[in-house]
Amino acid sequence: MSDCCPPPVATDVAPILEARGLEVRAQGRALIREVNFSVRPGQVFGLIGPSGAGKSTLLRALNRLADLIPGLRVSGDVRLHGQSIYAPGTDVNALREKVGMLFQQPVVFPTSIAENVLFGAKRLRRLSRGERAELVEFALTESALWDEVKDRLKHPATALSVGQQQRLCLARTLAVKSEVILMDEPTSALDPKSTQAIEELIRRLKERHTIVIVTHNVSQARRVTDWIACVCVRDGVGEIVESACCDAVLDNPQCREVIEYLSHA
Ligand SMILES: Nc1ncnc2c1ncn2[C@@H]1O[C@H](COP(=O)(O)OP(=O)(O)OP(=O)(O)O)[C@@H](O)[C@H]1O
Repeated sequence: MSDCCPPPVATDVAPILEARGLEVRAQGRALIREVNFSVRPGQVFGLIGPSGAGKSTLLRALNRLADLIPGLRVSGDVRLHGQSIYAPGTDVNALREKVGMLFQQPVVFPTSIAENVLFGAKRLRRLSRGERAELVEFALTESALWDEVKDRLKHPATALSVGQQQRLCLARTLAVKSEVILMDEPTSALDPKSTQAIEELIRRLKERHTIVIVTHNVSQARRVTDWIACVCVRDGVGEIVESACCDAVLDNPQCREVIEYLSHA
């Protein structure tokens, strides 16, 4: 692995999220193997690499969404604040609130804008009417959507544009105070203006949240990530072949596979 520039945050800060010897198998075949990394608080950690290399599979192992996919088996470990998320007795629903996720296509429920924001928060604890209103305003303001929707909070969320829906999904994770937000190509379905809005949010939110983002957009990786891991297929299995600060990987890649990937990206 390249180590030609210092990490963007001090290495004496304890990692918030770590993968250790992580492997995901399907029907006896390894899809990703020997994945090791540490993400420190406030970092934006980018996952890049060719299609089918295993980036989404890796992301889904970081909050146990992979458990919901029939046939996938995860081994090795993922630790949040040093605690294994695969330890027996882990409250998986609480874990998925702490480690939230945005997908390529926004997942919006067929209910109102406000109810979409409150979806996870209401499952965590009882909220008074005042607390609900406060939380909706807080989360929508944080996700830069408040001004656009404050007069129609009871309207169906499905009527929003796709870009607004993606910010609504972000508001939902912010309403449950997710510490880590996993993003799987969050702007691939968005127009340039909505993409810019999400990128601005990533830069702002990283002060209080840790973000792991899969992107195929190298310019986007340069704009928003601090640290990058490149996932490529070796001997038929996805692995992290190079990991370093963003500029080092993008400007001076060391591995043949990364050079090849970036030449076509
Ligand atoms: N449930 C599954 N069962 C079997 N194989 C799977 C399963 N999910 C993913 N795969 C395979 O695992 C490999 C990695 O897929 P994954 O979607 O993680 O790649 P990716 O790097 O995210 O691709 P892309 O950039 O195109 O989204 C692919 O070969 C895919 O077909």
